Amino acid sequence: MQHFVPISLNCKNRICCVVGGGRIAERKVKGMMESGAFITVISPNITPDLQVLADHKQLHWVNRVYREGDLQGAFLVYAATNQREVNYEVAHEARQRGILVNVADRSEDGDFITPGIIRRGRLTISISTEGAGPAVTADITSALDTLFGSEYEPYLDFMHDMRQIIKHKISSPQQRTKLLRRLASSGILDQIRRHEFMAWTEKEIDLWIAQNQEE
Ligand SMILES: C[C@@]1(CC(=O)O)c2cc3[nH]c(cc4nc(cc5[nH]c(cc(n2)[C@H]1CCC(=O)O)[C@@](C)(CC(=O)O)[C@@H]5CCC(=O)O)C(CC(=O)O)=C4CCC(=O)O)c(CCC(=O)O)c3CC(=O)O
Ligand SMILES: NC(=O)C1=CN([C@@H]2O[C@H](COP(=O)(O)OP(=O)(O)OC[C@H]3O[C@@H](n4cnc5c(N)ncnc54)[C@H](O)[C@@H]3O)[C@@H](O)[C@H]2O)C=CC1
Repeated sequence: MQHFVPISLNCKNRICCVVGGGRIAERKVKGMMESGAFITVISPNITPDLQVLADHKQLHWVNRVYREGDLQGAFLVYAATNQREVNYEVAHEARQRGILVNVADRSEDGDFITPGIIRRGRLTISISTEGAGPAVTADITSALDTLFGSEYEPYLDFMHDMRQIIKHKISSPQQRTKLLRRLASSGILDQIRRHEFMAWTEKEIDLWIAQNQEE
């Protein structure tokens, strides 16, 4: 069995096109919302939510049907119209230009697929069945959505800050690994859940490092 390559794409300042303006196009656009991409939607009509985003200049709406040549300069494209032939033409142009393409109605014609996704601040959980069962992906996504609560956002902010400090203060990679593993299993997450967690002062951080380094 061949697998898909698990990646997360940096689309900052890249042109990302969506051809089509329906429910599926809207879902793909929303997935790109905080990526820093320049989003272009090509479609003679768009959903009310996409209209709001266009009004707020969060995306550029090309108000007409797709024409060959529209993909020039794009980094990636979603072929998300309800017309089989149009999605085919978009995929064809993308292939010729070396642009990554997602095909909404025939995933096997495209280069990448969209996973189910859960975000909690710095945490991203991505779920994929490699197209075998998008409905299963949706079910698993909603199960994990309840399992991983909002506490992960402050938890990972704390972990991030501590990691920077530990990297700065501790020169031995072995010591750093030991400290960071210990920190991850030290019950901070539970404290946050119980609303008992108080941000550590610099003194407390130094004390924790000293205590956990010795052993
Ligand atoms: C391959 C992939 C390509 C891609 O879209 O990138 C793809 C393809 C197709 N989906 C279809 C149908 C459905 N898709 C959903 C839902 C989602 N589909 C998503 C991703 C993907 N869908 C990629 C694979 C992901 C994986 O790895 O599993 C999610 C996860 C993310 C997102 O879309 O943002 C999102 C859940 C979001 C959430 O709720 O968390 C539902 C369920 C529902 O709507 O309730 C149905 C109906 C049930 C069914 O058909 O199974 C069809 C048939 C269309 C037709 O019949 O015409 C195709 C075309 C084909 O099979 O080729
Ligand atoms: N990948 C996925 O997760 C799923 C994909 N699909 C497939 O996605 C496709 C789109 O579905 P919906 O968004 O629900 O359809 P929709 O009917 O809501 O929207 C279709 C959009 O395509 C636009 N369009 C049609 N011809 C066009 C052209 N020549 N140029 C530019 N835009 C054009 C229409 O104006 C409309 O905005 C369908 O083929 C459907 O089978 C459906 C369910 C899930």
